[in-house]
Amino acid sequence: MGCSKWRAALNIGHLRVQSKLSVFFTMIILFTYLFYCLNGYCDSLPRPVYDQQSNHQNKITLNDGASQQEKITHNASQIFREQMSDFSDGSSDNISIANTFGSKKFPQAIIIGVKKGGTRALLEFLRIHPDVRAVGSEPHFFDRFYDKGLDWYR
Ligand SMILES: Nc1ncnc2c1ncn2[C@@H]1O[C@H](COP(=O)(O)OS(=O)(=O)O)[C@@H](OP(=O)(O)O)[C@H]1O
Repeated sequence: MGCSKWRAALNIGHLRVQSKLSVFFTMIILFTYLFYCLNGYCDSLPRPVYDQQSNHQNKITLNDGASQQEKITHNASQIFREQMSDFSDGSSDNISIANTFGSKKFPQAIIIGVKKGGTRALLEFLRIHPDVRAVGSEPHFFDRFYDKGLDWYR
């Protein structure tokens, strides 16, 4: 009887020491992380790419179902025809519009997919690359906002 009481007391003491140790180590990790962040070592956010000479990559995801496919294909080919003609006559700089924080260009790549087709995952993987600049939310130009025109799209 006495022996089991001692054993229980030892177990409880052991658990208390363990929980104190885990709190201690968690605090050490947190303080180390804060220290490094305050010193600027945690600069893991993707750097903004506003360099007009670099290859910006934009993205549109079209995923409102197969019924929109014809319209989407038609509109996408129209955009690309326009863009390719801009490139072919050597005046691709003309498609840039200066504004207060950089230049706006047509996308060089478009992700098209049905709903739940995994387009978001593909975008996020592409976005990891430092030379890829992608829009934050899906613009839905071809299926929802086509009437707003190319200036809006750009
Ligand atoms: N590689 C791979 N393999 C299998 N499944 C995958 C993959 N990548 C994304 N997914 C699944 O795709 C679903 C999200 O697709 P979308 O990004 O197109 O969604 S959305 O329509 O834009 O909301 C979403 O499914 P649910 O989790 O059922 O919503 C993801 O889990």
